[in-house]
Amino acid sequence: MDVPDRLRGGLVVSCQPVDDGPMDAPDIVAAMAAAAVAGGAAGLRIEGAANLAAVRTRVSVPIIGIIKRDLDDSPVRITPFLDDVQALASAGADIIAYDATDRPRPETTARLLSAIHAAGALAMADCATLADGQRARAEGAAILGTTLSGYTAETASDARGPDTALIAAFHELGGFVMAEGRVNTPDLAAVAMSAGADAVTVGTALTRLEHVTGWFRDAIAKARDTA
Ligand SMILES: CC(=O)N[C@H](C=O)[C@@H](O)[C@H](O)[C@H](O)COP(=O)(O)O
Repeated sequence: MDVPDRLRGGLVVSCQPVDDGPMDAPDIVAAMAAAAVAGGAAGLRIEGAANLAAVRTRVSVPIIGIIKRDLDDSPVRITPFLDDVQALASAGADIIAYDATDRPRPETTARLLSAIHAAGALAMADCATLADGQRARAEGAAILGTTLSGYTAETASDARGPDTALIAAFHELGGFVMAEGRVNTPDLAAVAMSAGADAVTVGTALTRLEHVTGWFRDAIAKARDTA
């Protein structure tokens, strides 16, 4: 079975702990990843070459690799450089995701895609809009993700669930559609699948313990204050 088929109809768990938090260490990320696979994850999304290498030794499911950077002169954060592609491929990524938005960037998406393919990996386009997906598909990305919808100046919103309209629009384009972003409950994962996703990625709700703890803390405090 090829890599997209191994993910099709399944859950991808994004194991990205809160930066510099107590869970932010390769052995902990690898343990989270192994636990996710034990729970039925079909694939993983891992940030950073060291984390990815640690995870690769523990699991055999497909891994989507990214490197996040905070750049001074570009809002692009996800896998902005050709060297990032090399590092992720060397660490064992099957799929490399990159920011596919049309924003000022240090490297063109076409060159990133060439580097991903030359390294023997598949490309996942992290998109914010339908236009991003159309461009990425024309350039040869194997997977279109809704990852960045809601997180660019053009799409910023306080929407709570996944962008079902973008999932449906990508489904119409054809190719493999990854619903990603704000899929915070099992019901929302089902909604994303019904909207046309081929697979669903869940991050925060499964692997950012600080955030999920805050959701419960706030709900309890609200109930207490209104009692
Ligand atoms: C916008 C951006 O930088 N998204 C990142 C991409 O890797 C991650 O911070 C998200 O956790 C991931 O996309 C999964 O989404 P959620 O955590 O909502 O399930």
